[in-house]
Amino acid sequence: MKRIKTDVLVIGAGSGGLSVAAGAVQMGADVVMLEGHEMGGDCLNYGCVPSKALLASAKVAYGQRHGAAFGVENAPGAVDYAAAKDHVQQIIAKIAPVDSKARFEGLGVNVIREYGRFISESEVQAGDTIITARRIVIATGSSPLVPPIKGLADVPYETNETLFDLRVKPEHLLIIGGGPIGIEMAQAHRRMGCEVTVIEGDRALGKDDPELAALLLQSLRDEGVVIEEGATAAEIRGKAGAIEVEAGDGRVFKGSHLLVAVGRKTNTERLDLDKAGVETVKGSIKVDASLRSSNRRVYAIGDVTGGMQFTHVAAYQAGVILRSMLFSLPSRAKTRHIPWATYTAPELAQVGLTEAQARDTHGEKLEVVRFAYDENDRAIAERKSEGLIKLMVVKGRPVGASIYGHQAGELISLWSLALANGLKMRQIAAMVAPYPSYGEINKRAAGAYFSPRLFDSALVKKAVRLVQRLLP
Ligand SMILES: Cc1cc2nc3c(=O)[nH]c(=O)nc-3n(C[C@H](O)[C@H](O)[C@H](O)COP(=O)(O)OP(=O)(O)OC[C@H]3O[C@@H](n4cnc5c(N)ncnc54)[C@H](O)[C@@H]3O)c2cc1C
Ligand SMILES: NC(=O)c1ccc[n+]([C@@H]2O[C@H](COP(=O)([O-])OP(=O)(O)OC[C@H]3O[C@@H](n4cnc5c(N)ncnc54)[C@H](O)[C@@H]3O)[C@@H](O)[C@H]2O)c1
Repeated sequence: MKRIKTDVLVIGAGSGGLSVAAGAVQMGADVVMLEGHEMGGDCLNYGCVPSKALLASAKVAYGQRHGAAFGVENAPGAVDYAAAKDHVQQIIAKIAPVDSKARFEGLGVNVIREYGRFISESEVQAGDTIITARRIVIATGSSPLVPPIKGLADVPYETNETLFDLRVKPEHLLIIGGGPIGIEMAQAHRRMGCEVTVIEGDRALGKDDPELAALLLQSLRDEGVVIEEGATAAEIRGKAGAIEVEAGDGRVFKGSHLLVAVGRKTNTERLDLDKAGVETVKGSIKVDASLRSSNRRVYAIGDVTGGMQFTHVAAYQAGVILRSMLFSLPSRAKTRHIPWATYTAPELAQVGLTEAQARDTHGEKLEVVRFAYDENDRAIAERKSEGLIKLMVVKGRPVGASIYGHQAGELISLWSLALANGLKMRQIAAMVAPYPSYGEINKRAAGAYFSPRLFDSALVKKAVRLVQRLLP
């Protein structure tokens, strides 16, 4: 058995682990990083990157079929599904070097391609190596949850770990789960020429603002995606090419393929957490505000903590723990400025409180400002004028933003900045956005907060009249 001593041991080379390792080593720490499977984790190999690449293929196919309004002849937009999957793999391969063992070794990280498991409070075994570390970071991510639905184990099904390898186009894709995975993959497959039925037990996109989620769901239904809500999958029957999903209320959905997208389970089972005294809550590693576990040497970040499960959250949390691990400075993770987006067309994005949450928290003090995309000239010019931004404002400061429309995932960043820094609406309104840009939507929405104060105020009108009379 080999023995290594290090300052920082990172378990898992996905979005969170890679960010910690890169930051720690470049600031002078000795770093060992373990990865039992693919460098880059879920995001690169089975998550964000392949899903956005497939959506890009779908967008191109859709664009070909809908050129006429722009004066470009409609084309069949015929899709070679296997070639689209080649495109997905090419995109993964293009990004992979950034997350690779070679790059991290180049930075000075000792990368060991083995699964790690605790053997004591400060030691982890990975293959034939025992690593003793001052600080240990668990960044082992999550895997698709496959619930014990009757019959599921006896039929072929896809998860996000297999879908991007499927090369034969599904004739009719059944998707259990109307969360972001289900909805993004529903639009991608519909636009690539598949029949698609989403079977959602509750409300699809249930974490988003219901008004804006409903607009997106209607738009997907208009494209031909069948979305059945309040339909909990209770039994599954059939064989390859002919699958049936029966909902608890007796509704039966038939298709050729099945995607299970009903949430995640954390990757903790290989870690032997009990040997390290690291506690879990409902399977997720229990952490305090500084992302420390019940063992003070051990931090946990990313999906394995069971909070907001996004790549940018894992990366943000990496920054939070670097401050405390390397400099022993106090550092707390916050969530109120963390945005998310669903990358359908149009997109749906959220940061801070939704309208309902803001009303619960702030009651009568809440003002909701709305601005529609159809007043934005760029959106009109590009026929992308379906969309709406809602701002939740309390005493002149935004507490949340919800956006549905083209580039909502880009526009939301400004509101994350505002929430992160406690900016006032006045400061946002002071920004100038170039004309004609989608960015003007943010500026106009901020302006809409002031319009009634300026244009409907008797006091303002009186003041203007007075000043005008006094002017030479
Ligand atoms: C289909 C899909 C689409 C998504 N799209 C988006 C998106 O558009 N935007 C977004 O922000 N997020 C998206 N996500 C979520 C995002 O992928 C995750 O939030 C992110 O990858 C979490 O990072 P992580 O570091 O916690 O885990 P991961 O990136 O999963 O990395 C964990 C790593 O740890 C390794 N590991 C596990 N156990 C051990 C062990 N014992 N020893 C050593 N190594 C171990 C695993 O092999 C893995 O490589 C998507 C997810 C899916 C499934
Ligand atoms: N664009 C993005 O940022 C993006 C994209 C995809 C995934 N993700 C991340 O991955 C995570 C997992 O995504 P997800 O969509 O799998 O999970 P999710 O938890 O967000 O949604 C799962 C959905 O499945 C439903 N469901 C559960 N059991 C069911 C059953 N038996 N029958 C019918 N419906 C059932 C739930 O009601 C829920 O709406 C997300 O929470 C998100 O953090 C992010």
